[in-house]
Amino acid sequence: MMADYHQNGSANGDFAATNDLDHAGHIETDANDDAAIEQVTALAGNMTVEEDEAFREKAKAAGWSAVPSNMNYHQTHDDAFAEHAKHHAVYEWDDEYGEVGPEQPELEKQLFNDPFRTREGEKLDNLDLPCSVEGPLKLFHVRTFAAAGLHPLVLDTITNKIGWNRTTAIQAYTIPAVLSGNDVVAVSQTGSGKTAAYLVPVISRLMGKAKQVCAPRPKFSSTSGDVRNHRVKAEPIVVIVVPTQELAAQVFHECRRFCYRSMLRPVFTCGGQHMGVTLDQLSRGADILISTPGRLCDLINRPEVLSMSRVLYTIIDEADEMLHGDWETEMSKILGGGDANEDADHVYMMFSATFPKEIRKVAREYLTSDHYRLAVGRPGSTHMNITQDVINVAGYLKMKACFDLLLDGPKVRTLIFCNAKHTVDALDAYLYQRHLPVTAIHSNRGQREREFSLRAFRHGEIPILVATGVSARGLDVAGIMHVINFDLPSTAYGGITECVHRIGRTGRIGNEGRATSFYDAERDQDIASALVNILLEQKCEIPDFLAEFVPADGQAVFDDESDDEDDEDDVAAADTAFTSDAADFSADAGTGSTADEAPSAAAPGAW
Ligand SMILES: Nc1ncnc2c1ncn2[C@@H]1O[C@H](COP(=O)(O)OP(=O)(O)OP(=O)(O)O)[C@@H](O)[C@H]1O
Repeated sequence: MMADYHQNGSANGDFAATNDLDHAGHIETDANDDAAIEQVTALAGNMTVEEDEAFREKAKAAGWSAVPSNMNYHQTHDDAFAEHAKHHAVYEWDDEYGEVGPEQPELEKQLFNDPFRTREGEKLDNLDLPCSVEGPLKLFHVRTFAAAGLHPLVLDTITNKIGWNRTTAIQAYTIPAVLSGNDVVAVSQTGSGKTAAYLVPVISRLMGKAKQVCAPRPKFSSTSGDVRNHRVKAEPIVVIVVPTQELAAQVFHECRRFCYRSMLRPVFTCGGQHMGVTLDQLSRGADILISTPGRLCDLINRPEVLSMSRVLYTIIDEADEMLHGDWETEMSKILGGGDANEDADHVYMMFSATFPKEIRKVAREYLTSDHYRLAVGRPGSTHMNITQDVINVAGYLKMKACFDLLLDGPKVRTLIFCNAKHTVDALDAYLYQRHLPVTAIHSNRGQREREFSLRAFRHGEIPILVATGVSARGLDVAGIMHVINFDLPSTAYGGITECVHRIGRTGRIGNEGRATSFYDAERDQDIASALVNILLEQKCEIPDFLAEFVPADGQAVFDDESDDEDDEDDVAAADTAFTSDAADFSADAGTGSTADEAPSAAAPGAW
């Protein structure tokens, strides 16, 4: 159980009201000028030897340790086996087995025995929210991977080597949609398995066909000389675009597991990677290319290095972020520029946990009219496995509040989000000087430093990570039990959408977690109403200081669910063909979750 985070403030968690102040003066922790940065840094430093020793003892007494001893930072659960549906589709594999690679016991160990991977928690059923489906044909969902008509080797990898028991709601619908060969845009809660939802059907379709569909590999053997004399141009079959280098690496690792024995070669690249390394990787052949948008555009501009002419699947992960105005030039190039394969067999897919209405409109411009639109629960909702808490903290007291929260709360793997890079640095220094095991990550830090921090956090060696929101989109680290929003994202920088992604780093794939947000009444008013709606939706407690933002009838209000009327022409082709009963998934699941009970049941045709 989590501790009472309100204990250091007044009864309603008001840190501003506490008399126990270490530091005087108001500090704009998010201000951008040098004076503010200096102030924040001063707050983090200037400690006497005695104070330093006192903090060391305090951290130790509270149970924080940089080296995992008897503390279990990495929480896992026994696999929970869900009861399966009586009425779901069963598809059979009816394609050729094809030519596959040999078994490789050493590689198997490396791919499937990772002690740090996220394991399914006991509350996976809570992600079984109703799924709204719009598309050209009625879509029958699959409750097990065995029923999905996957290539036998992919099925063997999932069920016997990785050991997954069942599909999540988004996988249950996305797998048949992708196998049908249509474009797909899908949204479901954070940590609900969207990566596998697109990787599994795509790799299943390519399994056994590597030699038929992929570009030739370099003809290099140990006796034929230097590899540099045998370079090829990379001609990927699958291109996956993600916003950050951490996510590119993460998707790459997930991809490698599903590709086992496929003879497909996944490669990842990102802006932080040395171009020489990227070119070397590509020159060895790249069948599945995972990249950040800027780097991908650089490569598209070098036709001697990369050709997009063979691409059969273009997948945009975190699609709402990618289709955001900031990336417009890159995305229009990636989604149709260069020598892109413009044949009808080129499938486009987009995934995210949030999809604001205006971005959904942009997304449709890139998809064929007969695409599937899948939405599990309300697009942009959180889920009930995350307990959310908001504490009222004046800006100048946030560092102390954060330290107190960490000291008095449970000693679990904790991810702290700040809005600005300099705040990340200052908070990192402040907590480090108080002997808490902390590290930090943001885009101004070098690739090696970012990799080190993330690895140390992932392995539980350093259980507290401070980050900017951008660095952590999509991040899947096992056992994050607590997310702290040190700053709430202002509406100009993603607002509630950004908040949902941050909170979603905990409570993944059926595990439970806690999110605590610091609310500064002077600067967070713009997000207050949206925050209250999210809390109401998940039946979380509304603190007194947010009571004025609760709608009159006490019910959450969202105006983002349906598309504008003037959009109707655009989507008519898809809409008229088929719109499902949104309650299908949970009703069939036999798990006790019904559309009525589900907190964020999406109406049919929710978007
Ligand atoms: N059917 C499944 N059973 C058990 N674990 C699964 C299943 N599908 C995916 N996972 C695991 O669940 C974790 C979360 O998946 P993933 O990162 O794809 O979530 P996501 O929906 O993309 O989240 P986000 O929106 O935050 O990016 C991963 O570690 C993944 O390996």
